[in-house]
Amino acid sequence: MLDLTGKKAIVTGIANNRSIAWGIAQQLHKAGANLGITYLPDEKGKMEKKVAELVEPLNPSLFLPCDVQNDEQVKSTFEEIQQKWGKLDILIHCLAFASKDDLTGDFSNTSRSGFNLAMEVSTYSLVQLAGIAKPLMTEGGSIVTLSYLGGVRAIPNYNVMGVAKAGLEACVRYLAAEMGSANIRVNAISAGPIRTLASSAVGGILDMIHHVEKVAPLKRTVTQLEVGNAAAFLCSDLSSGITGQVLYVDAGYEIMGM
Ligand SMILES: NC(=O)c1ccc[n+]([C@@H]2O[C@H](COP(=O)([O-])OP(=O)(O)OC[C@H]3O[C@@H](n4cnc5c(N)ncnc54)[C@H](O)[C@@H]3O)[C@@H](O)[C@H]2O)c1
Repeated sequence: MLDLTGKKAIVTGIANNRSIAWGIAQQLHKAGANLGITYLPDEKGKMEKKVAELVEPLNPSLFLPCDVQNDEQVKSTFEEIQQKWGKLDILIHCLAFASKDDLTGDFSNTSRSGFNLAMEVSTYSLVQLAGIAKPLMTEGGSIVTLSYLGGVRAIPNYNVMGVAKAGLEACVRYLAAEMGSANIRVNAISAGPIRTLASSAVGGILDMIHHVEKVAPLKRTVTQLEVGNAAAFLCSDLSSGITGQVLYVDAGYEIMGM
């Protein structure tokens, strides 16, 4: 049985009720996990308020700011996790960012700064958060990140984010190889396209979704909760033999040739 009772889980990347991280948080909560939620703070505190209201029904025991571009903040957030919880079992890395200009048109137009920004926020942040979470995972643990097919295939407009996801999937393998001896498993879910704040920045996202609805074996796209179910599985003992993998949760689209 899938049971996360007593597990302490940090979920990053909730921006609103469309966020994939929101689907994951709900399913981890349903499976009994004790949640800590992090959010990306803004100057006016709007995001903090919005995310706090959304997650309230899940009763998180920690609610902390975590901008992965701010090393000091990441450090103090994980110090607080250490102080309040003493250990960590689950880390959900569910965040990415690239400039909208770099998610449309010719890939060869990507600027150095745009390339670096996408890699820093979307790829390096997994290494950063896994590294700081590792000493807290004293009883083993599970780290799950979110990828997309654009990391292994050339998908129109996905451009620099495809390169970031290719890097992310490689990071999953290197982190899994390093952390396995501490019984920390690291896996990625490659989700099919879902309408969210982040995906709305990708040129032609609605066409991508309609294409998947036509071509995928299940003739539909997936929901945030379906991704959440897969994440709960990857965080549970039911997946104890699985690490370093990319699990496709995409209604089967990835297997199709045409
Ligand atoms: N929506 C899709 O079609 C799809 C498909 C496959 C994979 N993914 C991946 O799923 C993950 C979640 O995206 P989503 O689609 O749910 O969109 P979303 O906009 O709801 O979530 C993206 C999150 O990243 C956070 N973020 C951005 N910059 C940050 C920073 N500097 N520090 C901390 N957090 C930061 C945002 O606050 C937001 O919560 C991303 O990695 C995305 O690439 C999305």
